[in-house]
Amino acid sequence: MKQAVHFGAGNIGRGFIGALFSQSGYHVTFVDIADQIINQLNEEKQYNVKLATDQQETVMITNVSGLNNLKQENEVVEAIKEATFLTTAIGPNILPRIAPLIAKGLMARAEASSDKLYVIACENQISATDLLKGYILEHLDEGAKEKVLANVAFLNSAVDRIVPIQNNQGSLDVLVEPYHEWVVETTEEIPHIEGMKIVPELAPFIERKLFTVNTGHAVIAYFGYLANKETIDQTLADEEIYNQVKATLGETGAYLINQYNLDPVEHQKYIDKIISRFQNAHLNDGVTRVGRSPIRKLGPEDRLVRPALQAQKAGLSYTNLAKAIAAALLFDYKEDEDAVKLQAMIQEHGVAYALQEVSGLDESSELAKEIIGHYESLKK
Ligand SMILES: NC(=O)c1ccc[n+]([C@@H]2O[C@H](COP(=O)([O-])OP(=O)(O)OC[C@H]3O[C@@H](n4cnc5c(N)ncnc54)[C@H](O)[C@@H]3O)[C@@H](O)[C@H]2O)c1
Ligand SMILES: O=P(O)(O)OC[C@@H](O)[C@@H](O)[C@H](O)[C@H](O)CO
Repeated sequence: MKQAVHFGAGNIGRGFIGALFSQSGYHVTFVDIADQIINQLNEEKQYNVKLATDQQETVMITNVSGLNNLKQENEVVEAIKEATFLTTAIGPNILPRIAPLIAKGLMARAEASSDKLYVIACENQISATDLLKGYILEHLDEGAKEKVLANVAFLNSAVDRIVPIQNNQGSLDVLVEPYHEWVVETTEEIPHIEGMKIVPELAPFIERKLFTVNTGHAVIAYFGYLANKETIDQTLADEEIYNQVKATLGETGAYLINQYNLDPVEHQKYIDKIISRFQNAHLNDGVTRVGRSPIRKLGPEDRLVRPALQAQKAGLSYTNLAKAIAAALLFDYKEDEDAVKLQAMIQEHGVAYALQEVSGLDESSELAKEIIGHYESLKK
């Protein structure tokens, strides 16, 4: 049986990427540090993906097992030796931590076989696979790099499916939205995986996804949090926030249409579709999940700052994006490590310092001034 190794047996791992491999006839070895999930995968060898619809259709996912990367290094290396695909959905900040073990696996594989391996990071981050490749190569000497690179293709991708935090302690089943899109960049022929779309140039796809789905999501999460809302769909029912989301997606939309020559009518349809996905009450998706890791989300290449800077560069409006960045700076959720760190930074050094440190924005820039203005009014 064909083999896939997937790092991160969490929501998107089990609910999307691992499920597609299984449905394409692969055995999926999930690699994670969560013992409970790993043990359960090995005992039950299957789980259900449930669609968040009135009917709650269910798909059974079989041919799955698990390994703990902290406790079963050798087994992970063996699994990588046998795999055709190696994917991750683990969070961009975790990629450097799994890179040494992947490097070991790739080295052992290069010694044992010349079969091709496809490595794809499925994270909400532009060029996540390139980043992972960089981290992996740091752990290989020159000779090893050459051997490994001869038979490994590193492919960037964009992954879209809303998978909330699961409310079913003790079960491997995953509730997911019906919509999904997985776009992988390559000009090579690669083995067919159900639901994987191949494109020669990823930039328009990942930017369109990140600056529509994830920008819109972030706006809802940060304004929803400030308005004491629990979930994304509840927040969108608030007319003022709904209008704020539409206005912000109007700004990212103008940038995307301009940058990638998109058809404005088609792009508006894409925005409307995404807003309807956010309104899915079956998902019960919390504003604190969607707003998680605000330092990452406020990064210069991420869903808020990058489109604002790009819109500014193109002479387009970015005032609603600036407002959303201000709202993100006020996300003081105590259970989020990043949020706690960001609030401590703002408390100690001020918001201008945090914008420089986290988003790379100079205090004297027009964007920083506008964000600080919105921050002061939202704080009141
Ligand atoms: N959930 C979604 O709607 C969604 C959609 C598209 C993309 N994504 C992206 O997918 C990635 C994962 O998101 P998620 O929602 O599935 O998160 P998650 O928290 O549900 O899953 C992450 C998994 O990684 C594991 N993990 C953490 N540190 C690890 C380590 N050092 N070694 C091995 N495993 C480790 C965790 O135990 C967890 O099972 C993120 O980059 C996210 O942006 C998520
Ligand atoms: O996963 P994050 O933290 O980058 O972003 C939170 C959500 O916006 C995200 O998980 C979406 O649900 C997902 O990207 C939809 O495809």
